[in-house]
Amino acid sequence: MIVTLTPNPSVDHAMVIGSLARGEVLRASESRLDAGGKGVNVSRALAANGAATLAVVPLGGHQGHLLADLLGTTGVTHRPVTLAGSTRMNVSVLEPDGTTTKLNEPGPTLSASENTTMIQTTLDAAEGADWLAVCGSLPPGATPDIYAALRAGAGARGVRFVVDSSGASFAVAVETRPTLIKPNHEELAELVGHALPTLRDVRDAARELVSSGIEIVAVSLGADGAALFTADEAAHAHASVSAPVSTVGAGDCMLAGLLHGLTSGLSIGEALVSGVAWGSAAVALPGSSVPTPADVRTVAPVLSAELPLSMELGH
Ligand SMILES: Nc1ncnc2c1ncn2[C@@H]1O[C@H](COP(=O)(O)OP(=O)(O)O)[C@@H](O)[C@H]1O
Ligand SMILES: O=P(O)(O)OC[C@H]1O[C@](O)(COP(=O)(O)O)[C@@H](O)[C@@H]1O
Repeated sequence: MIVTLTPNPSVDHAMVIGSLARGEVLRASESRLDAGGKGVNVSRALAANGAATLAVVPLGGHQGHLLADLLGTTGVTHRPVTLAGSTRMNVSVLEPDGTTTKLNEPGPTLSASENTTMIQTTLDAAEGADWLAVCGSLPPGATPDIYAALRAGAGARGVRFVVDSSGASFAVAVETRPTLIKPNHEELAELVGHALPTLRDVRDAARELVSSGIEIVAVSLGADGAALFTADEAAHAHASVSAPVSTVGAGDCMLAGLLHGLTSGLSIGEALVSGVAWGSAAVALPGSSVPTPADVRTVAPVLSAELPLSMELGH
């Protein structure tokens, strides 16, 4: 069982337009709503692939009800934490060449007692789980010290702890030494404080984090695939997608596929291939859609025989 906490979930509103132009009236040719937020997406991808998951989601206001309704259609069981404030809506604008522009709201302000309830609800939900994944940004009022409480609670219950976030709160979360972290290329560069132009630089940065006490560092690299590092193993895999539609949620699907692989007893390399297959399959789908097993089967990930260390990233 993989339990997720999304401290700042969202209703994801995706719109397809011809091309983005500042200051213009832009008419969307398509529009869709999905239950969103990073942990919610991890749970949605797991549920779509028949894996056991439970999502803890703070919810409030009309958009909280809407998010609960959207979640209800996905087969994800969720535990709500009721908020006085309103759940946010994040907008993504998709252009025909696959470019995705995201506009993320800050989210509702959590009170001290809502924070405490969120932590306790999560730890109760995580009882007996294989993994607790805490994913996405923190809303105003949720201070990064929630990671230490969640990390300690997960450890006391023998539950492996995963964090995927960004910015200053990710740096604080990393200090709690999660079992696994899943930065993307840019987030890893921010964590170590310098640019990482090649896979060799990514490896060195990831190994720096592994030597600080994080068991597994998985780095998603967009179209360049993903790489995974432990103290004594390293792997890289990628898959090409001929017509990318939306990258929203791709990183979350990649993390879901990886955790599913690890929970199913796959090797590090095979679990990474599973992550890349789920992530790349998501890119070929609209909005924040998550792939089904049939979608995943359309992707052919390649596990590199040797780490292509001189590979230049982001081209
Ligand atoms: N253009 C693309 N072509 C093929 N696969 C992609 C592409 N963009 C993303 N992916 C897949 O999705 C995963 C997550 O994407 P990435 O952009 O790194 O994550 P995040 O959404 O966290 O920024 C990648 O590891 C890769 O497997
Ligand atoms: O919590 P944040 O960082 O604002 O991100 C939330 C947004 O990211 C998503 O989880 C998608 O994440 P990725 O595109 O990074 O995989 C959306 O569903 C959501 O709107």
